Amino acid sequence: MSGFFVSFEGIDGAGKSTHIERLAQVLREQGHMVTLTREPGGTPLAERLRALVLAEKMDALTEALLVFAARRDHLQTVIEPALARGDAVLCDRYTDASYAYQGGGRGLDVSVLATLERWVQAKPGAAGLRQPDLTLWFDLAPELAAERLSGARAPDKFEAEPVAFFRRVAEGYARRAAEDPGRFARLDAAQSREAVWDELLRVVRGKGWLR
Ligand SMILES: Nc1ncnc2c1ncn2[C@@H]1O[C@H](COP(=O)(O)OP(=O)(O)O)[C@@H](O)[C@H]1O
Ligand SMILES: Cc1cn([C@H]2C[C@H](O)[C@@H](COP(=O)(O)OP(=O)(O)O)O2)c(=O)[nH]c1=O
Repeated sequence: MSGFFVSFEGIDGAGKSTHIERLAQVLREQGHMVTLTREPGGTPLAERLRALVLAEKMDALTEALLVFAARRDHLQTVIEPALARGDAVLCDRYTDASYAYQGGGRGLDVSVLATLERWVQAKPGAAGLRQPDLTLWFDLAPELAAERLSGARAPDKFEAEPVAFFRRVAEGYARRAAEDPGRFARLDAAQSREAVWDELLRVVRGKGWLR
């Protein structure tokens, strides 16, 4: 069974973490080996870079260079080997988040992100870039997301941004989805948890990865 790569995307509070664990469990119950990971992070080095990105004030290009450095280590040491083994790789955020947060949120020139994407995601020993086979986009209005996070723990650097920032982030996701409709599946994240889950299952079953 060849591996497949699913990324979970959406603004903070959209519901990614709520569903990624549950999908991992269902896939394992149906006999898949699952690698569940996240970005920035997923390796000791990438997690150290994550801590810097989430805590330190820095300019957009610095942020982009750090998240892509984390991604390179993550791809080389976790994602590519897992796919080669035939695992189902579930990743909480990937490169679309760079376009949404550094591109949309921070206003970084998208051509810089495209260059980093080409350098970092070149497949080892094969043509083309490593992209998810499916991106589940939890689409939620920033105002609703802010409500969900209002009682949460102390916000990290991004969660402390104003709603206007998350509007730009959401627009960044919408642009990426419009550019690659074959890879994106938009989930209406404003629904109840169960309704979002049902929509997610329909998409994953539609790919033939779940009974
Ligand atoms: N469909 C939903 N309706 C209402 N609240 C939700 C829903 N999905 C998740 N939540 C809650 O919203 C908060 C953010 O969810 P989470 O899965 O952590 O989002 P993310 O990982 O996208 O930041 C959590 O408190 C979670 O319990
Ligand atoms: C992967 C990635 C994440 N981010 C940001 C988005 C998030 O606010 C933050 C990661 O935090 P997040 O995924 O929300 O983790 P948690 O649920 O523990 O808060 O990093 C970027 O700015 N660029 C990226 O390329």
